[in-house]
Amino acid sequence: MKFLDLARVTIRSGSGGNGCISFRREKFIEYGGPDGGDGGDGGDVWAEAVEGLNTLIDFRYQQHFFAKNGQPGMGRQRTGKDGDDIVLRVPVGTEILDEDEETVIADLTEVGQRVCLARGGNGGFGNLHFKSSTNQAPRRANPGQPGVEREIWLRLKLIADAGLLGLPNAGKSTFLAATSNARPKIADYPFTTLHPNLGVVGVDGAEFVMADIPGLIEGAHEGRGIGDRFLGHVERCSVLLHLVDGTSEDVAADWQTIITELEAYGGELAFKPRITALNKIDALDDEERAERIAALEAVAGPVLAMSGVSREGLTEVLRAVRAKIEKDRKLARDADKEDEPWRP
Ligand SMILES: Nc1nc2c(ncn2[C@@H]2O[C@H](COP(=O)(O)OP(=O)(O)OP(=O)(O)O)[C@@H](O)[C@H]2O)c(=O)[nH]1
Ligand SMILES: [Mg+2]
Repeated sequence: MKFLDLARVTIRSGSGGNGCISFRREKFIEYGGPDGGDGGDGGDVWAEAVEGLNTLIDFRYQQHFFAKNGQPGMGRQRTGKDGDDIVLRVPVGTEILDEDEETVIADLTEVGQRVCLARGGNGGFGNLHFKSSTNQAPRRANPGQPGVEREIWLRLKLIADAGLLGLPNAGKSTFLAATSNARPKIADYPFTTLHPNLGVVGVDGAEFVMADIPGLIEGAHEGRGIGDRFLGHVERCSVLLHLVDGTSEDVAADWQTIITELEAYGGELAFKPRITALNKIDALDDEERAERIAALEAVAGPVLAMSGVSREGLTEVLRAVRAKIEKDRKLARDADKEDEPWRP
């Protein structure tokens, strides 16, 4: 499936139908009170987060979403039909931004969550509505209110529990393939991964979602390599798993490159719980392993050692990731509880 995480769309809600001016008549002769019905309401435009979508690619092919207008009111007290609403179906994790690409209108983080982006105009009142004791035959009706047209941006920030970080070729996709149902492309050249992949990982009977993103290089925040725009997809993770290629000559410098980019990206990312793992240990002898682990621990603190190819150490890494996810989920649950009113 093709990937797109930013899309601009134009939406328009329907106008309300006009109210009707009409009088009871028989054989073309008006003989009584007013019977003009109200106009129907214009359709709304909604966005709803749905299951099973991981991309905004559909919005590359359709960028205009116009709801139907309400129909005008009619004689014999008939109300015009309301215009149908339309719903933009978006992946969970989609932020909806105003035209300025900054103001967040809504953040749809759960399946089924929906938001109205443009209300349809109200239908106008027909002359029946204006009948009163002093005016039994009003020649008056309201026009329908116009709909609203606006430009919005959709920005997808995938929702995963854990996010992989590392230089190109660190072995992120190999790790995701070895531990989950995902089948990302793997190759021995940098920037094999061009967009995020999600995989469902199982360990000790628990499951979580892990995101693999393109590798970062020095200067990614200035747009070098593929840049750092995919970091948005790991912003909501509970934990980051930073893989360092153990076959590199300078693991400490490699680690620092990623940390510098995280800090440059800003926000909470650099402060998120993080696990550091020395990868590709299958390619190292015992002496090299000890030396690389020591070099990495000197800058990064405690480090796990693993290999996505020989699978050595994978379970320990997954358990560490799972523990951090559960801690984060518990914190979130406790925070929710605090919001609830106190009950004896
Ligand atoms: N020896 C060894 N090689 C590995 C291991 N993991 C990955 N590799 C190799 O390293 C190369 C890069 O692996 P990928 O999984 O594509 O790396 P990546 O981090 O996803 O790279 P990008 O998508 O380019 O950022 C491939 O040739 C893999 O076969 C490992 O544990 N041991
Ligand atoms: Mg990759």
